[in-house]
Amino acid sequence: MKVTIVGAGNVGATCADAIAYRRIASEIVLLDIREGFAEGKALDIMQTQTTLGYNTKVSGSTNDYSKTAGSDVVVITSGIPRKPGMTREELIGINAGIVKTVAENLLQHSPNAIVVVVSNPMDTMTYLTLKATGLPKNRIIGMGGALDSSRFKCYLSQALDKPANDIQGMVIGGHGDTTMIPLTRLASYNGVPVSEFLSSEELEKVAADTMVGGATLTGLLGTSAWYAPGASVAYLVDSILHDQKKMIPCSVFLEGEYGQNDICIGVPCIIGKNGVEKIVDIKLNEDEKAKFAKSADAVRAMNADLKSIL
Ligand SMILES: NC(=O)C1=CN([C@@H]2O[C@H](COP(=O)(O)OP(=O)(O)OC[C@H]3O[C@@H](n4cnc5c(N)ncnc54)[C@H](O)[C@@H]3O)[C@@H](O)[C@H]2O)C=CC1
Ligand SMILES: O=C([O-])CC(=O)C(=O)O
Repeated sequence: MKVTIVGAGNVGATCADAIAYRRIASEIVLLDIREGFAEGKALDIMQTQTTLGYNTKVSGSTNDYSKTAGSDVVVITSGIPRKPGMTREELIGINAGIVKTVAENLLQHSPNAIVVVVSNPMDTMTYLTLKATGLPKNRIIGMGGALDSSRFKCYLSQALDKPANDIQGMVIGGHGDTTMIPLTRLASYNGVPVSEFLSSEELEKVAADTMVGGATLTGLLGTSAWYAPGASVAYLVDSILHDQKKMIPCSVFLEGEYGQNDICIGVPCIIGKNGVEKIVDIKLNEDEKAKFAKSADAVRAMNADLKSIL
C-alpha cells in the first residue's frame, strides 16, 4: 500500500515517520518543492529502519509527481503554517493556490487515491480540493477533528488526573480557534460522563483550552505544532488503508447532514477503505446545534474567499 505526502516540512515528515515505524503502509513518497528537502527527510527516516525494526520503503522527490503514481492515499500538507498571533484563516491567500495545484498534480498520477487535506485553513482547503478536482465526496477528507479530539482528551486527562487512553471524547465543527466544538456533554472516563468528576467551570476551561490548542502551541514554538498533527494523520490513514471503520471526526462535504449543505466541516465519520463510508448523525442538544450552525456560518464565510480561484 502506497501513501504520498506532499510537503516534507514539520507535519508531512512527522506523519511519514509515524506511518513508517507503525508499518501502516509498505511504501511512502514524500514530495516537496524545496530542492533535495524531501529526499533528505526520506533518507533520514529510512536510517531509523534497523533501530526501530520496520521495512517500509520511504523515498523523497523534488516536485516530480511521476514518483507518486499509483498511491492509495495522498496527504496534502504543503503550504505555510501560521506564526504566533495569526489565525489559520490568514493563511488562505498563499495556501489556496498551493493546495489546488498540488491536488490536481497528485490526481493526474493517482486517479483512484483518497485525498487527506491538512493544510490550513483546513475546512476551506478541503472544500477547495473537492470543488477543484470534482472527486466524489467520500474520497476527500479534511484532517482536523482527530487532532482536536486528541487535544481535548489530553486536557481532560490532565483535569481528571487519569490516563488519556481511558478518556473518550470528540470535537466537531470547524478547525478554527473559535469554530471548534468540544462535545463536553458526551465525553466520558471509561464510559462514565466526565461531568460526574469535573465541575462545569472545569469543563468550560478544558473546552476553551482545546479550542485554542493550536494557537497555544504556536505561541510556544514560534510555528504551529507537528507531533500530534502528524500522528493524527497517521491514525486517519491507518483507518483508511486497513479498513478499520473507526469513527473519527473529519471535515467532509455535507448534503443535508447536521442541517448544512455545500460545506466541508468536522462531523463524526466512519473511515474505511472507501474513505468516508458514513457520516454519523449524532443527536446534538439545542446549545450544540446553535454552536454548529454558527461554526458553519464562519466556515462558509471563509469559503466565499475562494471565488477568485474556483
Ligand atoms: N489540519 C491540521 O490539523 C493541521 C494543519 N497544519 C497546516 O499544515 C501546513 C503545513 O504545516 P508545517 O508542516 O508545519 O509547515 P512547514 O513549513 O514545516 O512545511 C510545509 C512544506 O510545504 C512545502 N511546500 C510549499 N509549497 C509547496 C508546493 N507547491 N509543493 C510541494 N511542497 C510545497 C514547503 O517547502 C515546506 O517544506 C500548514 O498550512 C499548517 O497550518 C498544521 C498542523 C495541523
Ligand atoms: O494551529 C495551527 O495553525 C496548526 C493547526 O491547525 C493545529 O495545530 O491545530
